[in-house]
Amino acid sequence: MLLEAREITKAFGSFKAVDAASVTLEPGDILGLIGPNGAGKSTFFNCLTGDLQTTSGQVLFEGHDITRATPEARARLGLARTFQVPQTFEGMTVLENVMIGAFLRSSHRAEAESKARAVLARVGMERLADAPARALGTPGRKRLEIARALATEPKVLLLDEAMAGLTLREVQLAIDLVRDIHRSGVTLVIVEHIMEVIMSLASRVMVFHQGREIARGNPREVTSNPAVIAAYLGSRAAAKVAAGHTPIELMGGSET
Ligand SMILES: Nc1ncnc2c1ncn2[C@@H]1O[C@H](COP(=O)(O)OP(=O)(O)OP(=O)(O)O)[C@@H](O)[C@H]1O
Repeated sequence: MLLEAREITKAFGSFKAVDAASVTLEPGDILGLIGPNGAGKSTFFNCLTGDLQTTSGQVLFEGHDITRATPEARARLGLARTFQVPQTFEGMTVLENVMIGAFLRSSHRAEAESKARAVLARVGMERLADAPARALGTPGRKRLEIARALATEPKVLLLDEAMAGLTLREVQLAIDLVRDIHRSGVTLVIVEHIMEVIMSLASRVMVFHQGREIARGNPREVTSNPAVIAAYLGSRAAAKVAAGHTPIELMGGSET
């Protein structure tokens, strides 16, 4: 097992944003975390990455307890993440941004640069290497964020809404990129609102509602689960499903 969360609870004051959530991640998985706004996905995700300290529960990576480990220590073990709002270093070039990731494993500048260039080629951004990062639009920044994470040579990559704000065509290109990353041997956890992304990528899905896990299974199973439909859309949606609309349509995606 690569990553395991055991009974994670995260409270803000007396409010439990995540309440006793557990999950296991096996090598080769693409785990999707879904749920309506405010369900606790990002909080759970941030407990896995170390950006938030858990109130209780344990996080294990390859059997080691990393519950109190910093995000940097987790990255060194092979756990990388992207941020929903790209953390771009505006004053640097695209290449230099990716080198920040590469420096995790390489102390020599030339080596970090050559790794960063290889990653840029892999994500199709080699021609932008010397462009200032501030010149990139949303798709470029999202891709740069993935490139910087890849440069740390992760075993597990956690993507936080990596496709938000992209056009349909850009989403398709990003899905292709994630497939390619997965084929190269990286295990993935994705938080994503765009249902098409979950339907086309996730091998397993965990559904949150009000801080708790309400369903898990493959994408088809969870999106036809009445509890999931009700959590997303309220009970009126159940009537629409009964009237012939597909659950995925109602959750904001089209059938694939
Ligand atoms: N730092 C914080 N302090 C207090 N409450 C918080 C904090 N962070 C999150 N919350 C609350 O915890 C709950 C879960 O938030 P979280 O961001 O994890 O949900 P989410 O499922 O990721 O939602 P979204 O899809 O809108 O990003 C929400 O009610 C949110 O307001």
